[in-house]
Amino acid sequence: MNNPLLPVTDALSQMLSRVEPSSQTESVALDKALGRVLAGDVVAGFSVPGFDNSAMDGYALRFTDLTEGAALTLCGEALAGHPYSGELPQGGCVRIMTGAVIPQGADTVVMQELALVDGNNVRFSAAPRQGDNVRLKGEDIQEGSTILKTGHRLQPADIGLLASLGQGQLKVHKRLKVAVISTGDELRLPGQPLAEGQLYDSNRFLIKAMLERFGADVLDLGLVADNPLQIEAAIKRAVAEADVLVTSAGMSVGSADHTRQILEKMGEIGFWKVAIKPGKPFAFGKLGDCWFFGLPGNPVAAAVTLDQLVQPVLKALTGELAAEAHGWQATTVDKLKKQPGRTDYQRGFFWQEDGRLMVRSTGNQNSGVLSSVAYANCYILLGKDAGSVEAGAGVVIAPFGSMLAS
Ligand SMILES: Nc1nc2c(c(=O)[nH]1)N[C@H]1C(S)=C(S)[C@@H](COP(=O)(O)OP(=O)(O)OC[C@H]3O[C@@H](n4cnc5c(N)ncnc54)[C@H](O)[C@@H]3O)O[C@H]1N2
Ligand code: MOO
Repeated sequence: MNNPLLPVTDALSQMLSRVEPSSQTESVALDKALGRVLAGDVVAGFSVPGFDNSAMDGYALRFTDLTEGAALTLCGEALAGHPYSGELPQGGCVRIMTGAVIPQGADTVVMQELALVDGNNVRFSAAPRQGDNVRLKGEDIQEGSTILKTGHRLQPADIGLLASLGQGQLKVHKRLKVAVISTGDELRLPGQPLAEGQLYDSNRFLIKAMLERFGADVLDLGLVADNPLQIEAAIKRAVAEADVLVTSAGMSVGSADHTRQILEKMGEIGFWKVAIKPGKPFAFGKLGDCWFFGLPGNPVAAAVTLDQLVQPVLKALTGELAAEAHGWQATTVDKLKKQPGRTDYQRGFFWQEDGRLMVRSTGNQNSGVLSSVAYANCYILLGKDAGSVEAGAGVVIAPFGSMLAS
Protein backbone atom coordinates (compact mmCIF):
# COMPACT_ATOMS: atom_id res chain seq x y z
CA MET A 1 0.00 0.00 0.00
CA ASN A 2 1.17 3.54 -0.76
CA ASN A 3 2.30 5.67 2.15
CA PRO A 4 -0.22 8.41 2.95
CA LEU A 5 0.79 11.86 1.72
CA LEU A 6 2.35 14.17 4.30
CA PRO A 7 0.07 17.17 5.02
CA VAL A 8 1.64 20.55 4.18
CA THR A 9 1.41 21.71 7.80
CA ASP A 10 3.22 18.55 9.00
CA ALA A 11 5.97 18.98 6.40
CA LEU A 12 6.45 22.57 7.55
CA SER A 13 6.46 21.75 11.25
CA GLN A 14 8.92 18.87 10.77
CA MET A 15 11.34 21.18 8.98
CA LEU A 16 10.85 24.12 11.33
CA SER A 17 11.39 21.94 14.40
CA ARG A 18 14.88 21.14 13.13
CA VAL A 19 16.23 24.55 12.17
CA GLU A 20 17.42 27.37 14.38
CA PRO A 21 18.27 30.92 13.42
CA SER A 22 21.89 31.30 12.47
CA SER A 23 23.81 33.03 15.27
CA GLN A 24 25.96 34.75 12.67
CA THR A 25 25.33 38.46 12.71
CA GLU A 26 27.08 41.45 11.24
CA SER A 27 26.97 45.20 11.41
CA VAL A 28 25.84 46.99 8.24
CA ALA A 29 25.59 50.64 7.30
CA LEU A 30 22.02 51.97 7.30
CA ASP A 31 22.03 52.53 3.55
CA LYS A 32 22.93 48.89 2.97
CA ALA A 33 20.32 47.53 5.38
CA LEU A 34 17.22 47.39 3.18
CA GLY A 35 15.78 43.86 3.23
CA ARG A 36 18.07 42.71 6.04
CA VAL A 37 16.74 41.05 9.19
CA LEU A 38 17.40 42.79 12.51
CA ALA A 39 19.44 40.78 15.01
CA GLY A 40 18.35 42.87 18.00
CA ASP A 41 15.57 45.20 19.08
CA VAL A 42 16.05 48.85 18.13
CA VAL A 43 15.28 51.14 21.08
CA ALA A 44 14.86 54.88 20.55
CA GLY A 45 17.71 56.76 22.27
CA PHE A 46 15.71 60.00 22.09
CA SER A 47 12.31 61.26 21.04
CA VAL A 48 11.39 62.21 17.48
CA PRO A 49 10.77 65.02 16.89
CA GLY A 50 13.32 66.00 19.49
CA PHE A 51 11.59 69.34 20.26
CA ASP A 52 8.21 71.02 19.80
CA ASN A 53 8.28 72.61 16.35
CA SER A 54 6.12 74.43 13.87
CA ALA A 55 4.06 72.59 11.24
CA MET A 56 3.57 75.80 9.20
CA ASP A 57 5.30 78.96 8.08
CA GLY A 58 3.59 81.67 10.16
CA TYR A 59 3.67 83.29 13.59
CA ALA A 60 4.29 81.64 16.96
CA LEU A 61 2.37 83.18 19.86
CA ARG A 62 0.97 82.64 23.32
CA PHE A 63 -2.69 81.73 22.84
CA THR A 64 -3.82 83.67 25.92
CA ASP A 65 -2.25 86.88 24.50
CA LEU A 66 -4.82 87.00 21.70
CA THR A 67 -7.61 89.49 22.30
CA GLU A 68 -10.04 90.37 19.57
CA GLY A 69 -8.83 93.19 17.32
CA ALA A 70 -5.54 93.77 19.24
CA ALA A 71 -2.22 93.36 17.42
CA LEU A 72 0.75 91.34 18.66
CA THR A 73 4.24 92.78 18.42
CA LEU A 74 6.72 91.06 16.17
CA CYS A 75 9.79 90.22 18.30
CA GLY A 76 12.03 88.16 16.05
CA GLU A 77 12.21 85.05 13.94
CA ALA A 78 12.77 81.32 14.28
CA LEU A 79 14.06 79.35 11.29
CA ALA A 80 14.59 75.58 11.01
CA GLY A 81 18.01 75.05 12.59
CA HIS A 82 18.13 78.65 13.93
CA PRO A 83 15.92 78.94 17.02
CA TYR A 84 14.62 82.18 18.56
CA SER A 85 16.56 82.61 21.77
CA GLY A 86 14.97 83.60 25.04
CA GLU A 87 11.36 83.68 26.13
CA LEU A 88 8.55 85.14 24.06
CA PRO A 89 7.60 88.48 25.70
CA GLN A 90 4.00 89.09 26.78
CA GLY A 91 1.93 90.26 23.78
CA GLY A 92 4.66 89.33 21.34
CA CYS A 93 4.89 86.94 18.42
CA VAL A 94 7.75 85.39 16.45
CA ARG A 95 7.92 84.88 12.69
CA ILE A 96 8.45 81.11 12.44
CA MET A 97 9.20 78.65 9.64
CA THR A 98 8.12 75.03 9.29
CA GLY A 99 10.32 72.79 11.42
CA ALA A 100 11.68 75.60 13.62
CA VAL A 101 11.69 75.21 17.41
CA ILE A 102 8.61 76.74 19.09
CA PRO A 103 9.98 79.66 21.16
CA GLN A 104 9.74 79.31 24.94
CA GLY A 105 6.38 80.62 26.11
CA ALA A 106 4.64 80.17 22.72
CA ASP A 107 2.05 77.42 22.36
CA THR A 108 0.29 78.13 19.05
CA VAL A 109 1.27 78.89 15.45
CA VAL A 110 -0.97 80.79 13.03
CA MET A 111 -0.18 80.24 9.36
CA GLN A 112 1.07 83.28 7.48
CA GLU A 113 -1.90 83.28 5.06
CA LEU A 114 -4.07 84.41 8.01
CA ALA A 115 -1.71 87.19 9.15
CA LEU A 116 -2.25 90.90 8.51
CA VAL A 117 1.16 92.51 8.99
CA ASP A 118 1.63 96.25 9.41
CA GLY A 119 5.25 97.03 10.33
CA ASN A 120 5.81 95.25 13.63
CA ASN A 121 2.11 94.83 14.33
CA VAL A 122 0.57 91.50 13.47
CA ARG A 123 -3.17 90.74 13.48
CA PHE A 124 -4.96 87.63 12.29
CA SER A 125 -8.03 87.25 10.09
CA ALA A 126 -9.24 84.15 11.96
CA ALA A 127 -8.85 82.99 15.55
CA PRO A 128 -6.74 79.85 16.03
CA ARG A 129 -7.32 77.10 18.60
CA GLN A 130 -4.71 76.69 21.29
CA GLY A 131 -1.95 74.36 20.11
CA ASP A 132 -2.68 74.78 16.40
CA ASN A 133 0.20 73.87 14.08
CA VAL A 134 2.52 72.75 16.86
CA ARG A 135 4.18 69.35 16.33
CA LEU A 136 4.93 68.01 19.77
CA LYS A 137 8.20 66.48 20.90
CA GLY A 138 7.94 62.67 20.70
CA GLU A 139 4.72 62.58 18.67
CA ASP A 140 6.46 60.23 16.18
CA ILE A 141 8.67 58.18 18.51
CA GLN A 142 9.01 58.25 22.31
CA GLU A 143 12.47 57.97 23.86
CA GLY A 144 13.00 54.45 25.24
CA SER A 145 10.34 52.79 23.09
CA THR A 146 11.16 49.68 21.04
CA ILE A 147 10.61 50.84 17.51
CA LEU A 148 11.58 47.68 15.60
CA LYS A 149 11.89 44.16 16.95
CA THR A 150 14.53 41.54 16.40
CA GLY A 151 13.58 39.36 13.45
CA HIS A 152 12.02 42.24 11.52
CA ARG A 153 12.95 42.52 7.85
CA LEU A 154 13.74 46.14 7.08
CA GLN A 155 11.46 47.94 4.62
CA PRO A 156 12.06 51.38 3.07
CA ALA A 157 10.01 53.24 5.73
CA ASP A 158 12.02 51.48 8.47
CA ILE A 159 15.24 52.78 6.92
CA GLY A 160 13.83 56.33 7.09
CA LEU A 161 12.67 55.78 10.68
CA LEU A 162 16.10 54.49 11.71
CA ALA A 163 17.78 57.46 10.01
CA SER A 164 15.49 59.82 11.98
CA LEU A 165 16.90 58.17 15.11
CA GLY A 166 20.46 58.69 13.96
CA GLN A 167 21.18 54.94 13.65
CA GLY A 168 24.10 54.76 11.20
CA GLN A 169 24.97 51.08 11.73
CA LEU A 170 22.66 48.14 12.40
CA LYS A 171 23.17 44.64 13.74
CA VAL A 172 21.58 42.21 11.31
CA HIS A 173 21.61 38.48 10.65
CA LYS A 174 24.05 37.37 7.98
CA ARG A 175 22.47 36.64 4.62
CA LEU A 176 22.06 32.98 3.82
CA LYS A 177 24.31 31.67 1.09
CA VAL A 178 22.15 29.43 -1.06
CA ALA A 179 23.64 27.19 -3.76
CA VAL A 180 21.47 26.27 -6.75
CA ILE A 181 22.06 23.35 -9.11
CA SER A 182 20.12 22.10 -12.12
CA THR A 183 20.56 18.61 -13.52
CA GLY A 184 18.99 16.93 -16.51
CA ASP A 185 20.35 15.73 -19.83
CA GLU A 186 17.38 17.26 -21.63
CA LEU A 187 18.27 20.77 -20.45
CA ARG A 188 20.13 23.48 -22.32
CA LEU A 189 21.18 27.01 -21.40
CA PRO A 190 19.14 29.92 -22.76
CA GLY A 191 20.99 31.22 -25.82
CA GLN A 192 21.96 27.73 -27.02
CA PRO A 193 20.09 25.93 -29.82
CA LEU A 194 17.69 23.13 -28.87
CA ALA A 195 17.66 19.64 -30.40
CA GLU A 196 14.50 17.54 -30.42
CA GLY A 197 13.30 16.61 -26.93
CA GLN A 198 15.42 19.30 -25.28
CA LEU A 199 14.25 22.32 -23.33
CA TYR A 200 15.80 25.23 -21.55
CA ASP A 201 16.88 25.14 -17.91
CA SER A 202 14.22 27.56 -16.69
CA ASN A 203 14.11 26.31 -13.09
CA ARG A 204 17.54 27.57 -12.14
CA PHE A 205 16.76 31.08 -13.40
CA LEU A 206 13.38 31.04 -11.67
CA ILE A 207 14.81 29.73 -8.39
CA LYS A 208 17.70 32.21 -8.42
CA ALA A 209 15.32 35.11 -9.07
CA MET A 210 13.06 34.03 -6.22
CA LEU A 211 16.01 33.60 -3.86
CA GLU A 212 17.32 37.03 -4.79
CA ARG A 213 13.91 38.46 -3.91
CA PHE A 214 14.20 36.65 -0.60
CA GLY A 215 17.52 38.36 0.04
CA ALA A 216 19.83 35.35 -0.15
CA ASP A 217 23.35 35.37 -1.58
CA VAL A 218 22.97 32.96 -4.46
CA LEU A 219 25.81 30.63 -5.43
CA ASP A 220 24.94 29.46 -8.93
CA LEU A 221 26.57 26.09 -9.54
CA GLY A 222 25.09 25.91 -12.99
CA LEU A 223 23.59 23.23 -15.13
CA VAL A 224 25.36 20.03 -14.17
CA ALA A 225 25.43 17.11 -16.60
CA ASP A 226 23.56 13.98 -15.52
CA ASN A 227 26.78 12.28 -14.55
CA PRO A 228 27.37 10.96 -11.00
CA LEU A 229 30.90 12.36 -10.66
CA GLN A 230 29.94 15.83 -11.83
CA ILE A 231 26.82 15.91 -9.66
CA GLU A 232 28.76 14.75 -6.61
CA ALA A 233 31.45 17.39 -7.22
CA ALA A 234 28.82 20.13 -7.50
CA ILE A 235 27.06 19.00 -4.32
CA LYS A 236 30.39 18.82 -2.45
CA ARG A 237 31.16 22.39 -3.50
CA ALA A 238 27.74 23.52 -2.30
CA VAL A 239 28.27 21.79 1.06
CA ALA A 240 31.70 23.40 1.46
CA GLU A 241 30.62 26.91 0.50
CA ALA A 242 26.91 27.35 1.18
CA ASP A 243 24.44 27.29 4.08
CA VAL A 244 21.70 25.82 1.93
CA LEU A 245 21.51 23.82 -1.30
CA VAL A 246 18.46 23.89 -3.55
CA THR A 247 18.16 21.45 -6.45
CA SER A 248 15.27 20.79 -8.78
CA ALA A 249 14.25 17.54 -10.53
CA GLY A 250 15.10 13.96 -9.78
CA MET A 251 12.71 13.76 -6.83
CA SER A 252 10.02 11.44 -8.15
CA VAL A 253 9.98 7.65 -8.07
CA GLY A 254 10.91 6.74 -11.62
CA SER A 255 13.70 9.19 -12.00
CA ALA A 256 16.71 8.17 -14.05
CA ASP A 257 18.53 10.99 -12.33
CA HIS A 258 21.54 10.18 -10.13
CA THR A 259 21.00 13.07 -7.75
CA ARG A 260 18.82 11.12 -5.35
CA GLN A 261 21.29 8.24 -4.84
CA ILE A 262 24.19 10.63 -4.39
CA LEU A 263 22.25 12.64 -1.81
CA GLU A 264 21.30 9.50 0.09
CA LYS A 265 24.96 8.54 0.17
CA MET A 266 26.21 11.99 1.27
CA GLY A 267 23.74 12.98 3.95
CA GLU A 268 20.57 12.39 5.81
CA ILE A 269 17.73 13.32 3.50
CA GLY A 270 14.03 12.58 3.78
CA PHE A 271 12.30 12.03 0.43
CA TRP A 272 8.72 12.97 1.03
CA LYS A 273 5.41 12.89 -0.76
CA VAL A 274 3.70 16.04 0.40
CA ALA A 275 -0.05 16.54 0.02
CA ILE A 276 0.47 19.66 -2.08
CA LYS A 277 -0.38 20.21 -5.72
CA PRO A 278 1.83 21.01 -7.44
CA GLY A 279 4.91 19.81 -5.59
CA LYS A 280 4.25 16.32 -4.23
CA PRO A 281 7.80 14.91 -4.43
CA PHE A 282 9.97 17.02 -2.16
CA ALA A 283 13.15 16.32 -0.21
CA PHE A 284 14.56 17.91 2.93
CA GLY A 285 17.56 17.17 5.06
CA LYS A 286 21.15 17.98 5.82
CA LEU A 287 24.45 17.38 4.06
CA GLY A 288 27.11 18.10 6.67
CA ASP A 289 26.30 21.63 7.84
CA CYS A 290 24.38 22.46 4.69
CA TRP A 291 20.58 22.31 4.65
CA PHE A 292 19.16 20.63 1.59
CA PHE A 293 15.89 21.20 -0.27
CA GLY A 294 15.09 19.04 -3.28
CA LEU A 295 12.35 20.63 -5.37
CA PRO A 296 10.41 18.71 -7.99
CA GLY A 297 11.47 19.25 -11.60
CA ASN A 298 8.22 20.58 -12.98
CA PRO A 299 8.70 24.38 -13.02
CA VAL A 300 5.43 25.30 -11.29
CA ALA A 301 6.03 22.63 -8.64
CA ALA A 302 9.54 24.06 -8.11
CA ALA A 303 8.17 27.62 -7.74
CA VAL A 304 5.31 26.69 -5.41
CA THR A 305 7.41 24.48 -3.12
CA LEU A 306 10.18 27.10 -2.94
CA ASP A 307 7.61 29.74 -2.02
CA GLN A 308 5.41 27.71 0.32
CA LEU A 309 7.65 25.03 1.86
CA VAL A 310 11.21 26.35 1.61
CA GLN A 311 10.70 30.07 2.23
CA PRO A 312 9.37 29.67 5.80
CA VAL A 313 12.42 27.54 6.66
CA LEU A 314 14.81 30.05 5.08
CA LYS A 315 13.12 32.74 7.17
CA ALA A 316 13.60 30.68 10.33
CA LEU A 317 17.28 30.17 9.44
CA THR A 318 17.77 33.92 8.98
CA GLY A 319 16.04 34.73 12.25
CA GLU A 320 13.11 36.41 10.51
CA LEU A 321 9.83 36.36 12.39
CA ALA A 322 7.21 34.25 10.65
CA ALA A 323 4.59 36.32 8.87
CA GLU A 324 1.00 35.53 9.68
CA ALA A 325 -0.59 33.58 6.86
CA HIS A 326 -3.55 35.47 5.49
CA GLY A 327 -6.29 34.14 3.26
CA TRP A 328 -8.97 36.36 1.76
CA GLN A 329 -12.44 35.33 0.70
CA ALA A 330 -13.13 35.75 -3.02
CA THR A 331 -15.65 34.61 -5.60
CA THR A 332 -14.32 32.52 -8.46
CA VAL A 333 -15.62 33.39 -11.90
CA ASP A 334 -14.26 30.10 -13.30
CA LYS A 335 -15.01 26.51 -12.51
CA LEU A 336 -11.89 25.12 -10.77
CA LYS A 337 -11.16 21.46 -11.42
CA LYS A 338 -9.72 19.51 -8.50
CA GLN A 339 -9.35 15.95 -7.22
CA PRO A 340 -9.51 15.33 -3.46
CA GLY A 341 -6.21 14.22 -1.87
CA ARG A 342 -3.80 17.17 -1.94
CA THR A 343 -4.08 20.86 -1.08
CA ASP A 344 -4.14 22.72 -4.37
CA TYR A 345 -2.22 25.94 -4.82
CA GLN A 346 -3.93 26.93 -8.06
CA ARG A 347 -2.80 30.12 -9.73
CA GLY A 348 -5.29 32.92 -10.16
CA PHE A 349 -5.73 36.61 -10.77
CA PHE A 350 -7.85 38.57 -8.31
CA TRP A 351 -9.42 42.00 -8.48
CA GLN A 352 -12.06 44.02 -6.71
CA GLU A 353 -15.53 44.57 -8.15
CA ASP A 354 -18.46 46.28 -6.41
CA GLY A 355 -16.70 45.90 -3.07
CA ARG A 356 -16.10 42.15 -3.52
CA LEU A 357 -12.94 40.25 -4.38
CA MET A 358 -13.23 38.24 -7.57
CA VAL A 359 -10.74 35.71 -8.86
CA ARG A 360 -10.22 33.90 -12.14
CA SER A 361 -7.97 31.00 -12.97
CA THR A 362 -4.88 31.82 -15.02
CA GLY A 363 -5.55 28.80 -17.19
CA ASN A 364 -3.95 25.39 -17.52
CA GLN A 365 -2.96 24.31 -14.03
CA ASN A 366 -0.54 21.55 -15.03
CA SER A 367 2.70 21.76 -13.11
CA GLY A 368 4.72 22.30 -16.27
CA VAL A 369 2.77 25.42 -17.28
CA LEU A 370 4.83 28.28 -15.88
CA SER A 371 2.73 30.94 -17.62
CA SER A 372 -0.02 30.10 -15.09
CA VAL A 373 2.30 31.61 -12.44
CA ALA A 374 3.57 34.50 -14.55
CA TYR A 375 0.04 35.78 -15.27
CA ALA A 376 -1.17 35.25 -11.70
CA ASN A 377 -1.18 37.53 -8.66
CA CYS A 378 -2.45 35.00 -6.10
CA TYR A 379 -2.94 31.40 -5.14
CA ILE A 380 -6.41 29.94 -5.02
CA LEU A 381 -6.20 27.57 -2.06
CA LEU A 382 -8.38 24.49 -2.33
CA GLY A 383 -8.37 22.21 0.73
CA LYS A 384 -6.95 18.70 0.70
CA ASP A 385 -10.29 16.91 0.73
CA ALA A 386 -12.14 19.34 -1.55
CA GLY A 387 -13.24 18.43 -5.05
CA SER A 388 -13.96 20.76 -7.97
CA VAL A 389 -15.45 24.19 -7.31
CA GLU A 390 -18.24 25.66 -9.42
CA ALA A 391 -18.08 29.16 -10.92
CA GLY A 392 -19.68 31.68 -8.56
CA ALA A 393 -18.56 29.81 -5.41
CA GLY A 394 -16.54 31.34 -2.56
CA VAL A 395 -12.85 30.40 -2.36
CA VAL A 396 -9.86 31.42 -0.26
CA ILE A 397 -7.08 33.27 -2.07
CA ALA A 398 -3.60 34.23 -0.86
CA PRO A 399 -1.94 37.14 -2.69
CA PHE A 400 1.58 36.33 -3.88
CA GLY A 401 4.30 37.41 -1.49
CA SER A 402 7.57 39.08 -2.41
CA MET A 403 9.17 35.93 -3.85
CA LEU A 404 6.66 35.94 -6.71
CA ALA A 405 5.24 39.45 -6.92
CA SER A 406 6.37 43.02 -6.43
N1 LIG B 1 5.15 7.42 -11.52
C1 LIG B 1 5.15 8.68 -11.03
N2 LIG B 1 5.56 9.68 -11.81
C2 LIG B 1 5.55 10.93 -11.35
C3 LIG B 1 5.11 11.18 -10.04
C4 LIG B 1 4.70 10.10 -9.24
O1 LIG B 1 4.31 10.26 -8.07
N3 LIG B 1 4.76 8.87 -9.77
N4 LIG B 1 5.05 12.48 -9.61
C5 LIG B 1 4.90 13.49 -10.62
C6 LIG B 1 5.04 14.79 -10.05
S1 LIG B 1 3.75 15.29 -9.08
C7 LIG B 1 6.11 15.60 -10.31
S2 LIG B 1 6.13 17.20 -9.69
C8 LIG B 1 7.23 15.18 -11.12
C9 LIG B 1 8.55 15.49 -10.42
O2 LIG B 1 9.56 14.90 -11.08
P1 LIG B 1 11.09 14.98 -10.72
O3 LIG B 1 11.30 15.87 -9.56
O4 LIG B 1 11.65 13.62 -10.63
O5 LIG B 1 11.68 15.73 -11.97
P2 LIG B 1 12.01 15.15 -13.42
O6 LIG B 1 11.20 13.94 -13.69
O7 LIG B 1 13.44 15.10 -13.60
O8 LIG B 1 11.44 16.36 -14.28
C10 LIG B 1 10.08 16.69 -14.28
C11 LIG B 1 9.83 17.70 -15.41
O9 LIG B 1 10.48 18.90 -15.12
C12 LIG B 1 11.35 19.28 -16.19
N5 LIG B 1 12.55 19.93 -15.64
C13 LIG B 1 13.46 19.37 -14.84
N6 LIG B 1 14.44 20.25 -14.56
C14 LIG B 1 14.13 21.39 -15.18
C15 LIG B 1 14.75 22.65 -15.29
N7 LIG B 1 15.89 22.92 -14.65
N8 LIG B 1 14.14 23.61 -16.04
C16 LIG B 1 12.99 23.34 -16.70
N9 LIG B 1 12.35 22.16 -16.62
C17 LIG B 1 12.92 21.19 -15.90
C18 LIG B 1 11.67 17.99 -16.88
O10 LIG B 1 12.08 18.19 -18.19
C19 LIG B 1 10.35 17.26 -16.74
O11 LIG B 1 9.44 17.67 -17.74
O12 LIG B 1 7.17 13.80 -11.39
C20 LIG B 1 5.86 13.32 -11.79
N10 LIG B 1 5.98 11.96 -12.15
O1 MOO C 1 3.80 17.72 -7.66
MO1 MOO C 1 3.62 17.62 -9.39
O2 MOO C 1 1.85 17.81 -9.19
O3 MOO C 1 3.43 17.42 -11.20
O4 MOO C 1 4.02 19.23 -9.58
